Amino acid sequence: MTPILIFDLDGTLIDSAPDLHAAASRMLEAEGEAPLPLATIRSFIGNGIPVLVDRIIAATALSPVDRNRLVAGFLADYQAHATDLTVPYPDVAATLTTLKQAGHALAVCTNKPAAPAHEILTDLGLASFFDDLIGGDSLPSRKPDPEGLLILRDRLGSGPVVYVGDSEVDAQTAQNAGVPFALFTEGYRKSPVGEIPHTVRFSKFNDLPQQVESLLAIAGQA
Ligand SMILES: O=C(O)COP(=O)(O)O
Ligand SMILES: [Mg+2]
Repeated sequence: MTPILIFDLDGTLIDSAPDLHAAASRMLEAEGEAPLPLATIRSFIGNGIPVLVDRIIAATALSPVDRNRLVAGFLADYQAHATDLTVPYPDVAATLTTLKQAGHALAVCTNKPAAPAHEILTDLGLASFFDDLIGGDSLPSRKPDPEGLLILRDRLGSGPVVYVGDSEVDAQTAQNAGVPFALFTEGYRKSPVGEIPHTVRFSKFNDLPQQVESLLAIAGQA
C-alpha cells in the first residue's frame, strides 16, 4: 500500500505569519486600533482564522459583537494578499520532490480555510506535489479532531500514514488519529520541544526523507 505523508501548512510548509500579521494590522488600523506585534500574531496561529480573529479581539478593544463581520473581512483581505510575504521554509520543494519520487502520496491537513490554502500552494509552486487537501472549513470538525487525517487516509488508499506538523494542535491530532508524528521544530509551537509529544523531530527539511522510512515502519505496525 502506498505510504501517505500528510503535512500541516502554516508554520510547517510555509512561513505565513508575516501575511497573517499584515492582514491583522490592516484590520486593526481600519478599526482604529494599534497593531499587535508579529510574535503575538504568530502565537495566535494554528486553530484557524476565526479563532485567530477571536484571539485578536480578546487582545484588543475590538468588540466580540463585531466578530462575524471581522472574520469575513479578515478572510477576504487575507485571501487577496496571502502570498505577498509568505514563502516556503528552506528546502521544502526539494524535499517534497524526493518524497514524491520515493512513491509516497502527499497531502495537506490544515486549519487554514481550503480556498486560501489551495491558492497559496499554487502561487508558491507547491500545489502539484499534493494529491489532496483538507482545510479548516472542509469538514464540520477541524484539528485536533482526527477526522481530517482519517479521511485523507481513506481517500488515498488506506496506506500507513505519517503526520508532519509544527504545533501542539498537530501533535494532538496525530495522537487522536493514532499515527506517528514528525515535529518541525522551527514553526509556530508555543511549548518547548520536549513538552510536545512526537515520534521524531527535525529542524531542516533536508533531514525529513531519512526519517520518513522509520516512521512508515512504525505506521505500518499501528
Ligand atoms: O491557524 C490556521 O489558520 C492554520 O494553521 P495550520 O496550517 O498550522 O493548521
Ligand atoms: Mg501549523
